[in-house]
Amino acid sequence: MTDMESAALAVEDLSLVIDGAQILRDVTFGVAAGELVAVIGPNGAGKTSLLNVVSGTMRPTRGRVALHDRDVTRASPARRARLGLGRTFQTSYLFLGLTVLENVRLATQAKDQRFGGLWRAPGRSAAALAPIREHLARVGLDGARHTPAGSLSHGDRRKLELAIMLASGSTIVLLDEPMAGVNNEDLPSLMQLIRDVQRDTDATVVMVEHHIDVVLELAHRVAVMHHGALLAFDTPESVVADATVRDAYLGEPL
Ligand SMILES: Nc1ncnc2c1ncn2[C@@H]1O[C@H](COP(=O)(O)OP(=O)(O)OP(=O)(O)O)[C@@H](O)[C@H]1O
Repeated sequence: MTDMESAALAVEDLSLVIDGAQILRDVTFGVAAGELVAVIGPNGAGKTSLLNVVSGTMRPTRGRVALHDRDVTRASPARRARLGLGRTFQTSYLFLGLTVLENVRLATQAKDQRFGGLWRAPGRSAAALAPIREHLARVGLDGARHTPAGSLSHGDRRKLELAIMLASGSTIVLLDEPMAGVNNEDLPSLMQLIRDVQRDTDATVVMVEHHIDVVLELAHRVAVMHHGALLAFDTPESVVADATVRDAYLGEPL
């Protein structure tokens, strides 16, 4: 178990109650720097709500969120982003009418502003574009840089979102169902890409994912949510062998 004080991301006794409904109950875990943790659980288990509380779009009723032992429970999403927290959503947030390159350029511009740079028109010189093209090459999309994001396949949109994460300088990354809507044939390459990017950048990743085979393949540890509570937090092998976890999925094989 990660020492909470040395965790890149820690949540402690996190509870969320909305209109009397207990959405999260006493969730506690720590994610080490450079670790990839997958969050799984049946529909409505509280996975997205957990990401909302961690990213700051929802305030917990009780408990604490810390990034590198800095308490951010009351911090705005923007402040968390300045501390290196990035997030993707279940539904893509790309600008579909803009090209692949422009989508990443906007993200780097937003980062410059976050870090206090004066507003300026985003550079179009080769030098300004070089780091952006590097991020695009990293995810295999440099050749498609002039393609409108709306013309990309779901798999390539997810890759573009990863490039945006890289360009935004996020070191702690929350991915909400990165494989959602992706064709079966594109799954392996996207999975490989997430693994490579995570390894190469040593990013800390928390990923909500329904594809159990992806989870078992990629995750260092798996957090299992059920009715808002954390049922298990362990290696993929231990989680699969856990009878309580299997029961939570109503006997369906994991
Ligand atoms: N803003 C809200 N107001 C009221 N109830 C909410 C709100 N947000 C989430 N819920 C409820 O909290 C529960 C958990 O929802 P959440 O979306 O976090 O689950 P999930 O595990 O991500 O589900 P899925 O796998 O279907 O995406 C659900 O019962 C949902 O209806």
